[in-house]
Amino acid sequence: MIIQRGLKRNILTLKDLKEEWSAMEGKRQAGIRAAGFVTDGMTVGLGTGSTVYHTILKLGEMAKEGLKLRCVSTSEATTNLAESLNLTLVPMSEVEEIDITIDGADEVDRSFCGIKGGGGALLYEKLVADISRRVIWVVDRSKLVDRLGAFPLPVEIVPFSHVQLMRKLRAMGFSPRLRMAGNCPFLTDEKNYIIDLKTGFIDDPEGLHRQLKLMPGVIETGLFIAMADTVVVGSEDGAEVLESVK
Ligand SMILES: O=C(CO)[C@H](O)[C@H](O)COP(=O)(O)O
Repeated sequence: MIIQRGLKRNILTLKDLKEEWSAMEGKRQAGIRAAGFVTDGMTVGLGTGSTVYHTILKLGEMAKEGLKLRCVSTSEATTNLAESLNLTLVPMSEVEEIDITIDGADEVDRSFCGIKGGGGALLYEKLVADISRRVIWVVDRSKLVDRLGAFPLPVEIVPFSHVQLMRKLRAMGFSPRLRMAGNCPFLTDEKNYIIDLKTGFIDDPEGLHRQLKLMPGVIETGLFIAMADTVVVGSEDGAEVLESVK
């Protein structure tokens, strides 16, 4: 079977198919396992993406069976999913603290630093994680890395100055790409733009985060440092729970 996959690499091999299936099953295993950390009466932060999707489905089932939850959503997509499952959603403005937030990640290193924002929800995800007593990331094995940086780093920016920011980031050697949705720039739920940066391996995630945040027009970066307490890693064989040694 030949499936077109873009210009650079346009033939899907059997190995690719197996890897994709394995990642999908890993996401499912991790997502479902993480729902087991949620107990009755909790306020739960719901992340965004195809892995936490499985957690949300599971929470929907648990709520149907009687589990009482208040959920805070990190994106419009997650809100739609949660509503379709009759999960109780509360606005961020009504929440002081969240008991547990479950979210996906694009890359996670050994010290639980991560890159997030592949789905474009990094700003709300970071704000929700920031007020969470426990943050759990759900990932398949392919997301675990020795060093962050193979995944392009998403940076949320003010649309007004995107041309100037692109120029500056290009001069800094990051090969920036304005994220597109068809012919238009991709808009976040806050109606901002995202620029994806090729950083190469990141030796100092905190330093890079600070450097970017100091640039006028940068709202948030996809570098999540010391935020995750637990990482649930899924594979075809099940899910493993890794705890941070903070
Ligand atoms: O940060 C995110 C969205 O902004 C996602 O959590 C991240 O992209 C992982 O997504 P997926 O679980 O679909 O691989």
